[in-house]
Amino acid sequence: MPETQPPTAAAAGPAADAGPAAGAAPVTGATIQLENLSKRYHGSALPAVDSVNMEIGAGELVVFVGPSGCGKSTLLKMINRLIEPTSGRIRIGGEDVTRIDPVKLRRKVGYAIQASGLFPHMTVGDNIGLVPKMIGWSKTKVKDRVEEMLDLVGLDPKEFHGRYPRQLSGGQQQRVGVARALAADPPVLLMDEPFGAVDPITRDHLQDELIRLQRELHKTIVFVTHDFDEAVKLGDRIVVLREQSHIAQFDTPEAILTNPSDDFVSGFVGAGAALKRLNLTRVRDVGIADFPTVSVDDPLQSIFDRLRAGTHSELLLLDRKGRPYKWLRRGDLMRAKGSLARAGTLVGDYVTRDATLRDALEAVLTDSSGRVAVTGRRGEYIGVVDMETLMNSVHELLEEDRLSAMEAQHELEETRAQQTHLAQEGGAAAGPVPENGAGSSVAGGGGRLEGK
Ligand SMILES: Nc1ncnc2c1ncn2[C@@H]1O[C@H](COP(=O)(O)OP(=O)(O)OP(=O)(O)O)[C@@H](O)[C@H]1O
Repeated sequence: MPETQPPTAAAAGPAADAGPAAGAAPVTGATIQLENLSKRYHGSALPAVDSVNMEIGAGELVVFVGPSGCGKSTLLKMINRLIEPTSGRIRIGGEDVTRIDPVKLRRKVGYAIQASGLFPHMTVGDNIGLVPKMIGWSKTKVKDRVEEMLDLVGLDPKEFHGRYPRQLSGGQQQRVGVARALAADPPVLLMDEPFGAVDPITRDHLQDELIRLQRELHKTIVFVTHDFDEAVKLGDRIVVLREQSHIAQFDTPEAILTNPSDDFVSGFVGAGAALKRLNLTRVRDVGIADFPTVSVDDPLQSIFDRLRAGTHSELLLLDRKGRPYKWLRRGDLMRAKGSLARAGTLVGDYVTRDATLRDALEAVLTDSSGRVAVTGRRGEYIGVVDMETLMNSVHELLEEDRLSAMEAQHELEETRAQQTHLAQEGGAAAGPVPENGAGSSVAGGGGRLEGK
């Protein structure tokens, strides 16, 4: 049985679909299929998870969200059989793993949890190398892998290899937790609120790191969170769960934001869908404008002449490495008295092309200039994004969402009409059409049609 498989049309979620990551790296994940999966805890009247059917495509990042106690963790832990199902079936990469040796199963499935779950008495290196060592890799191979993994999660192997978990910050511990989960190169990674215990800024960085990692690795990732914003930011698709893990909606973040299947999902999405939409778009996707720049090496007189020439009332001063340094206005230079040291306003904030529009908007709102500088990998100036561009982009995005929701609605109505017609003619093949996206049976991909 192959551990990995290429993306298929049926399995392909948005990660394996078109988009910036397409073609960038091979999909190394495997499909996950849950069939009538249930869990009733001993002594409980009702099952915690009630007959879930779900298919997650190879290379997809799917997020489970839902209210406390709805069974998210139970459902997740049944995938690697940390919790044994009461009934139903789990397939990974097509293989029925419901009854195989759970230890063997866990080699296919990495697992990262809140507060990292590292063994405190073991060094970072030993923690990461644990599973590869257990499955019989040679010492050299384990050592190389540990270094590779530390590098992958942005920690210097020389510095961190020999440290103990207590000598790391919360964010660094989480990174090591992810490195450990990926060490044996499993096709599937389960993440149970992995960033729940860190502060919001570190959390934001860890989320960005996960997006970058997934762009490189294309694993199949199932991620549990309480936080809908986190789900929107990370998920190729989101599963909104209600009590007993009944699936309220399984769809792309865009579709859930713009076309929630019912009041339960709308309540979960909450207010501010337009703002949440900003989390889904990156600065690279909007128009990055040119801005007139000058360098600290330019003679003061030439800078002055450019400002006086009048086409621009403002210039961006770059430092010797080409990084944004100061915004210069005409009046600033008048008061500069022969030195740039006293002139202009320091550039307070900047964003990269991978930043979300929400980050860009925040930066624009906090900068009195009404724009934000966009920088490259080494902090070098690329361009600027201003308030007007952001507002226009958001309007366009919302309009596109509205149109695709209308299209989906139209298709749904046509399918219904066709089926009614077939049923009236006694067409035996006509099956029922769902009323909305609710119900616990959802296969890969087709969620859009199930919107309201
Ligand atoms: N070991 C157990 N024995 C009995 N009942 C349990 C056990 N573990 C969980 N439950 C119950 O099963 C239900 C689902 O729990 P689970 O932890 O999966 O939910 P959750 O959605 O992950 O919750 P949270 O978001 O609060 O972590 C809850 O009602 C919980 O009380």
